[in-house]
Amino acid sequence: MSETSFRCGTLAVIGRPNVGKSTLTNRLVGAKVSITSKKAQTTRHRIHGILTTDACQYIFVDTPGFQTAHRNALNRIMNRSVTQALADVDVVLFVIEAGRWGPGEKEILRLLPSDRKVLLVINKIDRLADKSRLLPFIDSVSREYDFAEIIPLSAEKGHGTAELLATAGKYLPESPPFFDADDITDRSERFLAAELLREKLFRNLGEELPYGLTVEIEKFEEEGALRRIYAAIVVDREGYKAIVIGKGGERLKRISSDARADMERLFGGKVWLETWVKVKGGWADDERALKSLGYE
Ligand SMILES: Nc1nc2c(ncn2[C@@H]2O[C@H](COP(=O)(O)OP(=O)(O)OP(=O)(O)O)[C@@H](O)[C@H]2O)c(=O)[nH]1
Repeated sequence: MSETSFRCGTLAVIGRPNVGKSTLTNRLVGAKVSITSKKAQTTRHRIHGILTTDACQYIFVDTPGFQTAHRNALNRIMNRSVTQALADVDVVLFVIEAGRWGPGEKEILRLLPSDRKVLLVINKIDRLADKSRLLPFIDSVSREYDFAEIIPLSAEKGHGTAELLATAGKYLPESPPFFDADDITDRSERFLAAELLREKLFRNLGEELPYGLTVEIEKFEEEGALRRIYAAIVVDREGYKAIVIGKGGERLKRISSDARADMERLFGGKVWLETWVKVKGGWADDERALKSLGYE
């Protein structure tokens, strides 16, 4: 085959919670497909963000944050899905923060399949007060594992991300594209609507709702360019219901209207969004309930 053959393949984005995996995926794909938040642990699903250039189609798998601190059913499922995601991708992008290499990173090294190319992405280089520390840091992490490449960048500022794409593309197999060039994600709008609403909830509720909250889209109807979305916000304690709703319903109203604005931008049309709060006890500890909510 000639050097100009098209390449297409999958890339898993892994790393400790909060290192910037979602920010990076969004930056690379150029659209908001994966939610971000200052709170750790907001990504619970595998999400494929897809980028198609003249030479390559990159299919990104944004895995959940690797969790070691809380060992409930939800985290067992999340760690399992990290391992599953790694088993069937072409390239692993292991994201760390500039200047930080700790036990969490070492633990992730143990998950890495030995037959996969692993590119180490050093994110948040904009945060390094002393830039001269970068080279010694690269040198020290390069001794931790046989990384195919080490790429320093800032996902938030967009510095170095073009270089990452060019480098990662070289490791994808020669193949025609799997998806239409216009696809930004293979997730349904229904799923994306739930993600956008969940992001607003996380942002507005702060520390009050650690894991006991999720979103179920009960109905998703399309009438021409209008989408009617009926979303239940599921909490695991009665007490949380009032917190989500807020005084006089103000908080839920603000959350819903922010989520609706994002949905309209992403879907490119009017959205009518109805939200309400439902109590389902102990769901984070019940694998069966999790499966019924779409986590596998
Ligand atoms: N300064 C700086 N902040 C960044 C950069 N990339 C991400 N962040 C911030 O880091 C925080 C976490 O980013 P996320 O993208 O949500 O991290 P994540 O790894 O997907 O987190 P989980 O979903 O919890 O696994 C957010 O506040 C981002 O704005 C960067 O390049 N520079």
